[in-house]
Amino acid sequence: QTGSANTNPSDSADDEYITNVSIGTPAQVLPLDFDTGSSDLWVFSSETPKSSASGHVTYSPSKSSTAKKLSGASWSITYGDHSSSSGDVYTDKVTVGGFSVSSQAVESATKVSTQFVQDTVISGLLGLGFDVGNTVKPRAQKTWFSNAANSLAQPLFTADLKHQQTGSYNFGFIDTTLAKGPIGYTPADGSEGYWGFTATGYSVGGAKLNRNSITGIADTGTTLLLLDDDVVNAYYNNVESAQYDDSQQGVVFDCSEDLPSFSFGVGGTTITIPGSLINLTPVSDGSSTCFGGLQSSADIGINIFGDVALKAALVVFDLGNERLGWAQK
Ligand SMILES: CN(C)c1ccc(C(=O)NN)cc1
Repeated sequence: QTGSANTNPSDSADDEYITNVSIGTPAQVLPLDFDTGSSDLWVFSSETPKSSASGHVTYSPSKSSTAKKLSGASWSITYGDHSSSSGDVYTDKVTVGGFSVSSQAVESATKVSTQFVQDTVISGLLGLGFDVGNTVKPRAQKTWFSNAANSLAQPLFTADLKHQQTGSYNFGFIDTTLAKGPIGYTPADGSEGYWGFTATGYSVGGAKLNRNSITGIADTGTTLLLLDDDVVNAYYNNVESAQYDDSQQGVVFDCSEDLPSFSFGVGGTTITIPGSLINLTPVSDGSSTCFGGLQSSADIGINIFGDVALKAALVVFDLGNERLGWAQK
């Protein structure tokens, strides 16, 4: 068996990607942010304070004949950007891309931070990280993918995120026609709950790859490519108008700049992010100053290959073989 779901950028800056998920009986369809950087499936619900839930599609377990309260269970999560949410837990039928898990832990939010309240285009997150990262207590729950894996044709999923176009999350199969180059595989480290891996080197503007390895995570739930300062500086030294903008908390440059590409080596292949994908968006509507898609990871303590990097590739999250596959597209 397999599943295939379309995913769409939330706005003109490709800030996040929205995928519809069916929960309960009859189906309640919620737009969720699929997140390989976390391991909780949580939703805005009938239990979320009305003032916080305003503008969001919500899940009502009381309206689902297949919903069951998971007695005594609670959850609480904080993300890298300091956003957070918490609540209690139900189990219910959850269908993604036509594939159903009959008893999936659906974490109902009784509290959500401002960033989530304001982000009305999504109704929660569907974690695609490793189960060890799940925050439900007293007993951690499995992710939707973990529950599905044994029934899928292959225990893997792929992410095909695109700039300002519809992409896909495929479960149980690899559609190699989505790629232009070969798939390079490298071991994945799931010990922290993330999809950790090591890139063997990098280069700017089509130069030869160096051998400075970069260890980080493949995170569909993070917008940017966040790397060490020495890499960020090596890149923006090639961008004449680049400067750090305190108010924007990042590197900005003239939108008219012709940005160099950024390449990294992984699994014996090279992934090249075209400069156009690194010119993310004007700092404000109509501004001629643009915000960079490559920024520093210094304040986070972990390198994050977020959507800016993922948009250049077809990425295979292979749980069965504990490996990540990257193919140029
Ligand atoms: C506030 N929102 C929508 C967030 C969504 C995802 C994340 C994240 O760090 N995912 N790996 C943080 C915040």
